[in-house]
Amino acid sequence: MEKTEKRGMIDTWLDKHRSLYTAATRHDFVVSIRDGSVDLSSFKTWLGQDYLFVREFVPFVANVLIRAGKESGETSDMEVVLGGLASLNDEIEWFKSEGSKWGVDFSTVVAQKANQEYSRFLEALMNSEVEYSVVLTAFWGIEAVYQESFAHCLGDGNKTPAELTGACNRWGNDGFRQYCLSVKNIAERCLENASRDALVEAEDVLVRVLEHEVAFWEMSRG
Ligand SMILES: Cc1ncc(CO)c(N)n1
Repeated sequence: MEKTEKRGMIDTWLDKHRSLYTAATRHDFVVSIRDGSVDLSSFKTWLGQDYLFVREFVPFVANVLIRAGKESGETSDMEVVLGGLASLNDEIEWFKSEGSKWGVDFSTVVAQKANQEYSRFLEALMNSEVEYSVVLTAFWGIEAVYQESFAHCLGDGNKTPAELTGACNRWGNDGFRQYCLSVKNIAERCLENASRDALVEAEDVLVRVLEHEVAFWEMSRG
């Protein structure tokens, strides 16, 4: 077997920041969904905050889409991002129906500090001075944390409550996993041609995404 299989920058960075990555993808809240001990008020808090987050995430992804059309090397890149944007459209509808199922009125939910800070971080990444490879690294991280977290809740031996499997399936399904891999491949390709400065910035941005994700899960503690 060929032993020179190329590992990309992202895998290298994940190894380097493994404990932070684990903190983001195996948070107590996620583990409690998987083992069935989840506190439903925590789930409702997360639901309301994540609905607000997704509304801020849409313009960020739209910005990635515009840049994919201009700056990506391959025409299929734009289609991958467009697929992500399309699934956000479904996601917003899903949040609304979950909101009524759980009695969470989104019109009265106020973004908490961690959520506001995450939004501000996304806004800063939309600045055209931020290199596309850096933006894509962040985009991958944001999606991958949810994919890994919720796939964990569906893994062998899970005791995830039936009423929460919808949420877990949304991000834990195999289609979403494939989509994350596609985004990762695009990011890796762009990182191969990135400057040394851009690589330093991309690693930093990935770390900050992971920190924001941990802080986001922490809000569910109430
Ligand atoms: C906080 C957060 N991160 C990522 C996603 C999507 O991947 C989401 N819906 N919310």
